[in-house]
Amino acid sequence: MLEESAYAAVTQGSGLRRLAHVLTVAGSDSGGGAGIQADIKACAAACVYCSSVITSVTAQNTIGVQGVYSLAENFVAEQLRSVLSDMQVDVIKTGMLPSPGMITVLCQSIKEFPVRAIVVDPVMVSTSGDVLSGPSTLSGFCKELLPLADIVTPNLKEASALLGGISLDTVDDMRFAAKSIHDFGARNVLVKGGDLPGSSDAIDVFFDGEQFHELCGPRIMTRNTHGTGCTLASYIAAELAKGTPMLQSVQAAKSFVKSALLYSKDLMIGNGPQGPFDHLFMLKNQLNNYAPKWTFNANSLLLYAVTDSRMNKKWARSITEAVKASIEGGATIIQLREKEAETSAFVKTAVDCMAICRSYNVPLLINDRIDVALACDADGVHIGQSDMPAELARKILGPGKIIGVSCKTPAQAMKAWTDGADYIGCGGVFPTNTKQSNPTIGLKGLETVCLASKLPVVAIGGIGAGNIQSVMELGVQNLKGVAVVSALFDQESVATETRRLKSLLTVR
Ligand SMILES: Nc1ncnc2c1ncn2[C@@H]1O[C@H](COP(=O)(O)OP(=O)(O)O)[C@@H](O)[C@H]1O
Ligand SMILES: Cc1ncc(COP(=O)(O)O)c(N)n1
Ligand SMILES: [Mg+2]
Repeated sequence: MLEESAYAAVTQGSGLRRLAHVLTVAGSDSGGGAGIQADIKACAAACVYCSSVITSVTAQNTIGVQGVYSLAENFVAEQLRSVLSDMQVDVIKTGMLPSPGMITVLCQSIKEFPVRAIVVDPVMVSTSGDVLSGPSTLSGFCKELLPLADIVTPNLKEASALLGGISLDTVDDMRFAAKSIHDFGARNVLVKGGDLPGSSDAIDVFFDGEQFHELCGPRIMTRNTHGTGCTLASYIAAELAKGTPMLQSVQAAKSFVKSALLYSKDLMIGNGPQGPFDHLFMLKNQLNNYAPKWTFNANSLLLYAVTDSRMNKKWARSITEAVKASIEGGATIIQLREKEAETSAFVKTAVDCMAICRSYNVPLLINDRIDVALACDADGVHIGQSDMPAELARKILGPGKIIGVSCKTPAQAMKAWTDGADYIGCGGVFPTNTKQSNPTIGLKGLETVCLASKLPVVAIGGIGAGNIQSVMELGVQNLKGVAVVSALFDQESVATETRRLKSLLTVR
């Protein structure tokens, strides 16, 4: 063994590297869906090292909790000392803490070995309704642990218990709870709404002491939600350990849980009502393992250029020339729409356009063809109602790609949201030569869909210099831009026309 000082020198001089490190202090779930097991998998999915101090061992499966065997407090203290005295822990995440003494032991260790952040998931009752940490721990949570917490993540039942049993039935109630729990001393509070009655979305309320943020995602219809709370808190801890700011960490965690649930929707592990989900779905999506893009920037929809090979042929320019000119004129996203091209030619064009778009940092989407998008590693796809269903496209492409769906009606917009799309294209707004048999929905129809859509919207269909402002003047908050074909590409100078439209969009 090297002596301590020699070891320090080796680590400094040899280029050895360290991994961001989360310590989870939680209970074991024999079924592997929640607790320590979920925490380790969530950290692994976030590429963060996870050490574990076990507080309690549960006999648990998809039916419920059959037994709980809590460890002696002094042995929990010994585990804490082993890890914290030796390893450089960035963030401590807590789960099941079955007794007041366990909370005291933990708080003492935190004071003795300070870390960068503390994430407290105040686990009290399992999703199956079994008690994991009784009312005797409430005072310890409120008085000892929450004042040390950088964030606390109660679900509705836990928030209610922390506040003396008040009823929490609405998002307004959740805001009230977040504010009240903040008063116990936690720096940030996330009240999770996975169990909010009658809500078609999964809405969480985040409060940082000054501002509220409602984090809203589609509610995935699945039995496999066992361990969502543990996973969310661990993923937040992992992001914090990597140095991600608090709100962004929470958003990344929420997005991760949504993707994991979507992927695991139809998994069947165990026969009970509460199934686990697959944290490591990314491994099955090898192609998308690199540089996952968890959040799509809706502002890139502002001036959305859709190519058309017939028009480019007519004006004797290649698709790559047209794409380059439109980007130089100010297009903010490109969609390659090659309805007639042979696959080999389409792939070649797509690869060339990808190189151009990457060099300008403008996203490139492929119309309809998931295979071509994969082949050229495009940023995503745009699909119509009769193309590959968005839910399947998401399964194939993984969480890192952008998916847009054409929608004419509020029902289609709602389906796009639950299927995991990132934006919708809405139209045709005005009549157009590009799609002659396509019925138009007018500005009124566009407004109706925007108001019903939870996703950002880009308007399409017959939009050009003469009417672009009437579209944006609708002033609906989620209408983020316009998609144009002829107004850019059926023109002598693509760059000039793009610049003209861009100036009309930005002078508002
Ligand atoms: N069916 C679902 N679809 C999408 N997100 C969900 C679903 N159920 C829970 N979530 C999300 O998972 C996280 C954990 O929430 P929740 O299930 O309320 O906590 P807990 O597991 O502690 O009861 C939250 O971000 C919540 O919005
Ligand atoms: C050991 C242990 N810890 C925590 C939970 C909470 O599970 P959920 O994340 O579904 O609320 C659990 N069921 N078992
Ligand atoms: Mg849950």
